[in-house]
Amino acid sequence: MNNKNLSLTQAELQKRNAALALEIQELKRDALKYRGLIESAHAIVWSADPETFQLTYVSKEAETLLGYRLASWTSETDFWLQHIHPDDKEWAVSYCLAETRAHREHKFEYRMIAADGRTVWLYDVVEPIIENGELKELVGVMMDITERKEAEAALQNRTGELTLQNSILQLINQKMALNQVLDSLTRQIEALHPEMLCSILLLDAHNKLRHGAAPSLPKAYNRAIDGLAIGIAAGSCGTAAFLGERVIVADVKTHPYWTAYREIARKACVQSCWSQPIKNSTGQVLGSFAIYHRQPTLPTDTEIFLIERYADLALLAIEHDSAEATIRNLAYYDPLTQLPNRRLLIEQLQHGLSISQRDGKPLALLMLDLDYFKAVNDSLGHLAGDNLLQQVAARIKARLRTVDMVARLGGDEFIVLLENLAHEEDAARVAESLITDLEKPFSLDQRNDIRISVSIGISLYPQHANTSEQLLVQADAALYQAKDAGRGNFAYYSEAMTLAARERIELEARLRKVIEQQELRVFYQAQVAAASGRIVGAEALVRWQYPDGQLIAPGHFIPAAESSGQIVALGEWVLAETCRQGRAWQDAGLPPLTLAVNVSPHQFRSSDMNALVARILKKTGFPAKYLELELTESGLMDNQTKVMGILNDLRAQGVRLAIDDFGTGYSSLAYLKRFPLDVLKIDKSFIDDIPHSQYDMEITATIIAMGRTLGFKVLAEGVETTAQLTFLKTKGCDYYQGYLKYKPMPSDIFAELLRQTARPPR
Ligand SMILES: Nc1nc2c(ncn2[C@@H]2O[C@@H]3COP(=O)(O)O[C@H]4[C@@H](O)[C@H](n5cnc6c(=O)[nH]c(N)nc65)O[C@@H]4COP(=O)(O)O[C@H]3[C@H]2O)c(=O)[nH]1
Repeated sequence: MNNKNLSLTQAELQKRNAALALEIQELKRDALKYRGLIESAHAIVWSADPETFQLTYVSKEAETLLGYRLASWTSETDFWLQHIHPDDKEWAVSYCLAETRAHREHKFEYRMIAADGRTVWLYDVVEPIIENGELKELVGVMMDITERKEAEAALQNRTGELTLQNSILQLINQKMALNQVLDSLTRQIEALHPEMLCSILLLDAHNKLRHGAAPSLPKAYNRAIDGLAIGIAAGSCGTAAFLGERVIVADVKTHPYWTAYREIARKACVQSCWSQPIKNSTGQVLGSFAIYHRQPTLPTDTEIFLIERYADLALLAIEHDSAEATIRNLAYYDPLTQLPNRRLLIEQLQHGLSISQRDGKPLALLMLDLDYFKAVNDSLGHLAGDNLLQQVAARIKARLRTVDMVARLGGDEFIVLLENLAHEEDAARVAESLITDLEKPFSLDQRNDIRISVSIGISLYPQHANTSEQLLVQADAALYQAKDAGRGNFAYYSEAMTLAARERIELEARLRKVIEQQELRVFYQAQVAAASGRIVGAEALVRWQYPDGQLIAPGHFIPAAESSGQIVALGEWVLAETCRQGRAWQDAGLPPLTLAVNVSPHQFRSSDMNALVARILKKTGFPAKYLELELTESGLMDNQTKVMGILNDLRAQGVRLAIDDFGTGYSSLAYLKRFPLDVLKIDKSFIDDIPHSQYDMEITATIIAMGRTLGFKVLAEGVETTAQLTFLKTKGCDYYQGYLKYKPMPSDIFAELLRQTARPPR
């Protein structure tokens, strides 16, 4: 290159430098302009290291938006990472990393925690700066979108609230049970607001709060609150229901309303409770709606608004339910007595008939008609008449079991439905006691001597009718028969049954006095050793001696004593009398012998046999080893573990135990082996047809062989012929009892027999 060219180039250079200087000046002006723009924008402009995300620059808006000093953003290590909301951190970082590595521009929304603890939603647009294919820097802009996000959430909540409201209204419309509606309401609220635990309590007629729904509170807490009496300082709900005003307790640990409930709240891990009374349009409190939190918390205005709305929804469900109940009540109950009406009776009767059919147990319909009711109505007026009907209803109800139903058909006509009867004559027993109860005076209009009586007609399923209509017709017909027989009476639809029931009731009434009137006797039937023919014991058999001297066999009164429960007293008397007699015979020098006493299953179950026997033995001085208790198979089969305990206790006293009527019941070798028995008594029915029935002979021989193998003595009952005795002897039977040798006899005659045949005991 020559000099000319060089100087040209220099001139050119100078020119270019001047132009460059101008350009730089221009650029500086631009930079200042842009920086001004950046700094004044309502967004955070930033740049950062693409590997570490360490910020290298942030615009001034950062300080305004999040409250941290501007310098902290760039000087503190990992500032951005440190201040992302913990729930967003993981996904935000990995998303940003992946996009950056792919050299892609990306945009995302996440939350940062501001210096004052607020949550700030940001929209971040990130641009990777690439030079020569290499990632140099990240630049971006963050915009505050908190307001938009809150508006979105509110919209979402409003939609949720509307859905909730609709679903509850639907459940109410579908006549869903109240507890299910309330349960659904609380669960849906909790789904919308996961931080809340809801509870609904219902106020009962005694001003106590009852559990309604609280699916997320611990069961123990709900149990402790159930039945809470309302009042001041009865927790938030008890107080709110008492005052009829909302009660907000931000911290149950310190609030005076919670002093008595702090411990249960602590155990349930709840710390705040806001409670809104559920009130109807007249201001009556029906319950409370409460929101619990696990931390001490005060409600926002929105939350207060929500609590009121939710309490209103609960109110709607409760009122709807009680309206339904009123309708049900009007349709099925008699408004005067609150007893079921004809409609409910027929429904229940039909249901009862199907159960009776299935279980094979009789069902009885009692139709009651008050005698002289019209006279009371006419003379004392309708109000007094109504009052009388209410008292009659209460007396009938008080007499019945809870499973029985009493209905009012109208006027002075009532129906009692007895299901699942053990015996058909039980209906007469109930009728008789209703007649007695209703004959007692009533007080009306300050007069306490109003007397009426009642007549009762009884029809039975399946004996008299198969359908509810027929049963009602037959009970009505029976009622007329009862009235014909004189008021204050009952009658079955069939006359024979009425007679039998009346006899039975009369018998029971007389039985009640039999002990006190000293009409019981004990007869003794000798028990004989088969091989030697010696008397070794006697069975005590009760007799009822009427005042005219007539003797009644136990078969005529033991069943009535059993079903009326009097067997317990009767059995106790026989046991005491037998032991007294046994001791007296021993004192008189007669040879001691075993006395066997029958124990009915009912007596065995309902009295403390062991204590009773001990008491009687002690009182009479009769040695235990001479007492034998005869138990029936059925008595032993019930509740075998308990029976085993009783038998062992009796055995421990030294008493002997026999199983009566062996072979007639459900005998099982397993229990025979386990029970501590001494004697097997073969039932008379097996002996009767010996030697004609091969089958009975085989059974008898088998029982004898089995008894001996198991180590029991075997006694045959009802031996009437020598052929029977011969057979028993050849088979090795130990003892027998029967008319062949001795019938049951009064004690004095039996004592005489003993004197004559005096021999040592077995
Ligand atoms: N035809 C005939 N009969 C014979 C013969 N040998 C004995 N008998 C009768 O058979 C019954 C035997 O008593 P059981 O099986 O315990 O049967 C007894 C027992 O189950 C019950 N019983 C009697 N006394 C009492 C008692 O004090 N308490 C309880 N719970 N039940 C008793 O009444 C049932 C009947 O007692 P009884 O009428 O005294 O009838 C007695 C007795 O008189 C015979 O060779 N031929």
